[in-house]
Amino acid sequence: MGKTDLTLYFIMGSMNAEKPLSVLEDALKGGVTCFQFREKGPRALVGMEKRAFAESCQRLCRQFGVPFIVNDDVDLALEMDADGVHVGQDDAEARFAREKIGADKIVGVSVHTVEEARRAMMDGADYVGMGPVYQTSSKDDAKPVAGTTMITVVGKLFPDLPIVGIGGITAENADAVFEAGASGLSVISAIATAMDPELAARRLRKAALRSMYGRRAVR
Ligand SMILES: Cc1ncc(COP(=O)(O)OP(=O)(O)O)c(N)n1
Ligand SMILES: Cc1nc(C(=O)O)sc1CCOP(=O)(O)O
Ligand SMILES: [Mg+2]
Repeated sequence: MGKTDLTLYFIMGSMNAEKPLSVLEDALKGGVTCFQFREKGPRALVGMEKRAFAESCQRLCRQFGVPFIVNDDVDLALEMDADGVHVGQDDAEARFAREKIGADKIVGVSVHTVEEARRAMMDGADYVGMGPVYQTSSKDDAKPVAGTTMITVVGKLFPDLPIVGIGGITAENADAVFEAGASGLSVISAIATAMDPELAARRLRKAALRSMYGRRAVR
């Protein structure tokens, strides 16, 4: 395994739930293995409020020993001594993020093509996020649905580069993502908008582990 367990990678900002901190705590209890702080969009917190909310999320993650990764903002990740940063193709260059944040931290990069995956690897990415696998309503500027084909292609070409699938993933459709070669799945709404986020996380984790290790190994 790499620097972090990507099996169930939860992403959330304050706009994704009515009581986001309670959702995060429940998600952590339910077994998410990694968390990304993604505070963006029209209703996103800014300034001191954003920072205070980020610190509360980080505190919870620390209590559960789960890595706290900051989306987009390399400086915020540095200031907060976050465990890592996730950058997309329109954000800071991965090479720059790696240089700035240091070798011990986690750098994740969104990729959609073989060339982007190759570049991410050369730039020192610890994992790549690939999507949207299915239709998503959590990202306004999401690309067209990609399915799992490119995950398979990138996984075969770069077997040492962990991939997380993202976009519209649920416990019901997670299997295909692992079958394609992903090491983990990344979700917002499947946990953040669930009636019972802890149960939702538990089910997703179970679905993920069953895909990875087989039905008999995980009951
Ligand atoms: C794990 C993971 N994969 C992909 C993304 C998307 O990143 P990006 O394309 O930069 O889009 P935004 O999330 O910044 O809107 C991600 N955040 N996490
Ligand atoms: C943040 C993000 N990035 C995507 C990509 O395709 O790169 S899809 C997405 C949103 C994922 O949310 P949900 O699990 O609710 O579909
Ligand atoms: Mg981004």
